[in-house]
Amino acid sequence: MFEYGGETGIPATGPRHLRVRGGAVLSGSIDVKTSKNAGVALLCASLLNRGTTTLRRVARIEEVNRILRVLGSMGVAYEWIGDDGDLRLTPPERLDLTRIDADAARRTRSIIMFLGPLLHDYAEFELPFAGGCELGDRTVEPHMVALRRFGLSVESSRSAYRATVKDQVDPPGTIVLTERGDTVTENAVMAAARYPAPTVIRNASCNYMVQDLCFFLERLGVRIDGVGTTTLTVHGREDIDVPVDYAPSEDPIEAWSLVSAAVVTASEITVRRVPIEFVEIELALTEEMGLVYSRSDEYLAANGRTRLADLTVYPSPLRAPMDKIHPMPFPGLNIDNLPFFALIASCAEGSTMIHDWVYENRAIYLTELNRLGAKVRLLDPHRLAVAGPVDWNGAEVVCPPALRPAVVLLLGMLRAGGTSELRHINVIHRGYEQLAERLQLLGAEIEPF
Ligand SMILES: CC(=O)N[C@H]1[C@@H](OP(=O)(O)OP(=O)(O)OC[C@H]2O[C@@H](n3ccc(=O)[nH]c3=O)[C@H](O)[C@@H]2O)O[C@H](CO)[C@@H](O)[C@@H]1O
Ligand SMILES: C=C(OP(=O)(O)O)C(=O)O
Repeated sequence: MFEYGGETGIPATGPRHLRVRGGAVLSGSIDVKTSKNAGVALLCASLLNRGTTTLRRVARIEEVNRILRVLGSMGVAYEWIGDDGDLRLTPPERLDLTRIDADAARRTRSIIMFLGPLLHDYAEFELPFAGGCELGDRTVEPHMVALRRFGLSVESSRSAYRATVKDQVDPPGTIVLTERGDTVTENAVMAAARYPAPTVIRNASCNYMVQDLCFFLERLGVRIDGVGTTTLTVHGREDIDVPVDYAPSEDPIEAWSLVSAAVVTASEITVRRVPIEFVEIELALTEEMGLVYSRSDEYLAANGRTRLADLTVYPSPLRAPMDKIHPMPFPGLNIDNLPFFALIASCAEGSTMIHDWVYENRAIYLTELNRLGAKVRLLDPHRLAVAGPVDWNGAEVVCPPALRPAVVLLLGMLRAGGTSELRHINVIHRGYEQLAERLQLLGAEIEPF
């Protein structure tokens, strides 16, 4: 059995391991929670605002807790209000950047999104190195290239980024991002949000979390043209002091995880509140593979902007697609949804090629499905050949240190005959709120221990 470091410590919330009795058919309905990735972006964006920020129905997950711990250590007062995940953040007059909780900061890559907001008010500061899942090296260079235009320069030591901000800079004008990344786009948008002249950001990500961030900034009085496209024009405001109330949208990755749960267990379930625009390609592709589903009329998320629908998925015989499956920046098959296709392909007749060009070290974790009887062959670090259908069997598996592959294993166990154990599931708590408990409500036989 693999022994992984990093993410496999004692979880701060929830159980450590899961025992799964596979084979149960699921039924009923389940609501999708709001997204991890918009949640963390909005927590970082709250630093732009001198007023109180209230965020509604924030997912109560470890990634959010880690950023909150960091914000708290810098002097931001926060409180959860009620039982629905509403969160109120009140910044201090001045942040204390010398007291940052380095342990919490090093566990999340999202800490990198403090750079954009902080550069406005702090001429020199240090941030602990950004961590997170072990997916292979992930560059921060595009962030540095973009933020340099706002006067930021960063020296990296072994454990921290040392940031210095120039006093006078020429207006950034037009910035062309060197990668169409989500967090780099968010960092550039947040830097531009308090720059008192328009900034044009090209090759911007138009993914769901970027859109949620833009909608939030609009509530703060920052006009942004081109939301949903790859060119954003941000009309910044030098000072933002607005009591704001915002509800981020639902998580397309959790939505697709739940659709995948229905597919792998050959069950009929209704996944409610699916941000439909952001799983459209996943749906079209799986429909080509034979998936039968129906969808409700569309309605709006609480942010008033994102389109939602309820999806009912029916048990369907699947066949492998003709072409390889690969992700793309939005609009494309979502990079974080790709791992679920190893599971879906294992349920389909024939051989499916999956090409994970994005991460240097993620595809390999999906070969762990073989412990459950799957036939996943790693052709090289980025390509998998998945043969199906599979005679699933129970097994004991340690969660890999990567969120989505860990959830893929859990979902495979729901189908596998006999009893399985999934160990050290804290990596799942990083991105999913009470996933095991919510699957239980659909009839899954999962016992936390
Ligand atoms: C908090 C958050 O929002 N995290 C998401 C964000 O991370 P984040 O924005 O941090 O993603 P990265 O910048 O690490 O990009 C992921 C990988 O894709 C590569 N890359 C990305 C864009 C591009 O145009 N070309 C390219 O090669 C990067 O070099 C990197 O190796 O985006 C990732 C890709 O959608 C998602 O998996 C993460 O869930
Ligand atoms: C890779 C992911 O996220 P992060 O950027 O938080 O590591 C993910 O959500 O699958």
